[in-house]
Amino acid sequence: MTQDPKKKIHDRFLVFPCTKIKFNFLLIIHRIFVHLIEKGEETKRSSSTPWPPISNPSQSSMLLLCLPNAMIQKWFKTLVYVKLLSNWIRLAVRLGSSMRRVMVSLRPWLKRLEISHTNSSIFLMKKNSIKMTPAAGYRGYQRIGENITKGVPDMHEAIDCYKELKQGMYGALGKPMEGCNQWPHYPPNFKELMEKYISLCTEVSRKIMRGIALALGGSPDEFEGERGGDAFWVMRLIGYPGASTANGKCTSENDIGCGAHTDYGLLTLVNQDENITALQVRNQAGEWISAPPIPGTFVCNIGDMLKILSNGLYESTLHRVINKSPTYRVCVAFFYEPNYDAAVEPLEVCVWKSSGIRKFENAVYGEHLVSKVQTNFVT
Ligand SMILES: O=C(O)CCC(=O)C(=O)O
Ligand SMILES: [Fe+2]
Repeated sequence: MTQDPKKKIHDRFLVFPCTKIKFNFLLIIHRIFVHLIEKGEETKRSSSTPWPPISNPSQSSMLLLCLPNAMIQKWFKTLVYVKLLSNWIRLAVRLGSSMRRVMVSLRPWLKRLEISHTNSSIFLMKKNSIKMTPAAGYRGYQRIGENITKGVPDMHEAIDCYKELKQGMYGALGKPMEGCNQWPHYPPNFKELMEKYISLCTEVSRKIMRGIALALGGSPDEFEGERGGDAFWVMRLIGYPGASTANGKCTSENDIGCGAHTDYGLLTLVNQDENITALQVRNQAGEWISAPPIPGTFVCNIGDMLKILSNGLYESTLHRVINKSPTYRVCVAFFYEPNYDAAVEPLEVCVWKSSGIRKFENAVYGEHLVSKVQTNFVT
């Protein structure tokens, strides 16, 4: 197993070390794009796929995400444009100052939910009052070891929330996931803060998906309408106990905080504790590499549904968590998903790019989610 944070990170893993120099470099590339689009490419544009205005990035951070796909197809191989896209994503997220403010104000609150192993009773009691059960639509608190990945208990505790589904909204398909979110009663404004955070994450994710749609060669609305116009979401507040030590040596080094898996939907925004490197992703060479936290940024994972939609042009990111630090680690993972009842199939443009070979069968997102959720927990 290799764990070198400085190692070049593969295209399956969308995060970048971002120095000021790289930043400027990207802005220059961006300007070149704008120039070239305005000069030559305009004539190639089909009226059904208008380019968003990208000439005034200061107006909205997200405008930078709208990469002109024709240019990218021409000059960059997949690897390069995914990397570029990731930089735009990170730039956009950096500039989302209201997002950042919520992220920063969230941390101390989340820390207070931590179970101190020596003094667990009060927090444990509070958390158990919002216990996750199938009857609650799998929403609520789960103890350490209750979440299972491929048959092995994960060394984390979590509060899971899902977009609320109205009763009967999706018939039998929606039934297992119906229920109301169970928010901790303490701190008092936790629910409001989290709902604000969810709405910002939804907004950012939708914009990133527009950029991805363009990068894949489709229209920016590819992930709207019946595919994602009423996007489902999942949010997990996760706590990983620190590794215990004996005689100065780590004794729980091999405890897996979260076993190797891919996420289920389109895109995940992973908001990790700033000082602990525990998340690992597997690159195409089959090596596990660390995804260290970069303050003020998310790690973005590609999910199973985006793999299908892109006909495999994008791989879903295999990742896992091992917290070797002695400190409790907090992570807030926001999962941006297709519509709950979306019939997901490879986009035509992606099949076309794969020499007409359709690599995946249709999947109904809700069915995929329910099958995963129902095998994920000890009930
Ligand atoms: O804790 C992390 O960094 C990632 C969590 C994760 O992969 C998940 O909840 O799906
Ligand atoms: Fe994950």
